[in-house]
Amino acid sequence: MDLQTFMKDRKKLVEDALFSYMNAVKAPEVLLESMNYSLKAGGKRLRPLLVLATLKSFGKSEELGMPVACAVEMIHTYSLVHDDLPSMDDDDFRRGKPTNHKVFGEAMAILAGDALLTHSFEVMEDLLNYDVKPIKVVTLMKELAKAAGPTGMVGGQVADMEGEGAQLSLQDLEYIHRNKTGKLLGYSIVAGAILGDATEEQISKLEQFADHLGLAFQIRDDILDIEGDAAKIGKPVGSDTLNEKVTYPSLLTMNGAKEKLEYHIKEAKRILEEIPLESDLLGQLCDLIAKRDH
Ligand SMILES: CC(C)=CCC/C(C)=C/COP(=O)(O)OP(=O)(O)O
Ligand SMILES: C=C(C)CCOP(=O)(O)OP(=O)(O)O
Repeated sequence: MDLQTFMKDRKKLVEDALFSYMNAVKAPEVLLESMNYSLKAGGKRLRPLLVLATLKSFGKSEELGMPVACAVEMIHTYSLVHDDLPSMDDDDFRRGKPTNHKVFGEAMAILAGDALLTHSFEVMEDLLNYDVKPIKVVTLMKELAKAAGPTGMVGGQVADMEGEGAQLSLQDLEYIHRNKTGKLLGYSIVAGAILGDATEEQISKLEQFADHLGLAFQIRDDILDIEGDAAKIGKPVGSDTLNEKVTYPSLLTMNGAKEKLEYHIKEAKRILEEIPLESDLLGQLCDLIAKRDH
């Protein structure tokens, strides 16, 4: 199947599902407005698409992946709302729009982020309505908590903050990116595989695949922060330099960063070839990530 068609169709399905989960929430109006503002601001919906593409690669109905796809996008959106706060990156634009705290104020942005995070676990419970066994639902929830929490994204964000202005090694930088960005991307793939009844061996290979994909995604992000077009990426370029962040180009030079990106994409595709899959969507996603302009 062609990736462009897949992404266009599924993006709409994911957004419909996301908004239908949100429409069912009874909460103070301003909180819902703030949560919806960031959820509806757009974004590539890459993590949900990874869940669905992996399920399809195992020949399973993608509908089954919708609760996980939406939960992951809610957690990703919360992380961006908090990442933009004055106490963190202090950014004014995200997804081409003023950041959440610029519109709703800092306190509401913090609470909207908290609400998106906690609500995501309630959304996961919907898996039971797709006849997923309770033990599998618990495993998927536990893995999500691990990927998003102190041993994953939050831990990576702390290492990122502590590394600002410091002299980091490539190993330090990889730790940050594996956790801050890689773990949630990896979870999206592994969750799709778990729902697709993948074997332990296939899951372990997909974890290695996701590791390379996550690092490649972040290297491209660092490159776009220098070479990207602000209108396309929906946020100003040069913020890493402004925040004195160590990046792949700053450590390895721009050419070195591009070589590293190529290496991780090549490795990801090599590992993918070792798993018999029913579609080439994940392989096509590698190419898309390597060349993305937003
Ligand atoms: C617990 C929290 C708040 C986690 C934030 C995770 C995350 C991936 C932030 C964006 O990273 P970035 O700052 O490298 O990207 P961008 O340039 O898009 O802000
Ligand atoms: C992890 C990073 C680098 C933050 C942005 O993630 P995305 O590039 O997936 O952001 P959206 O498309 O969801 O806005």
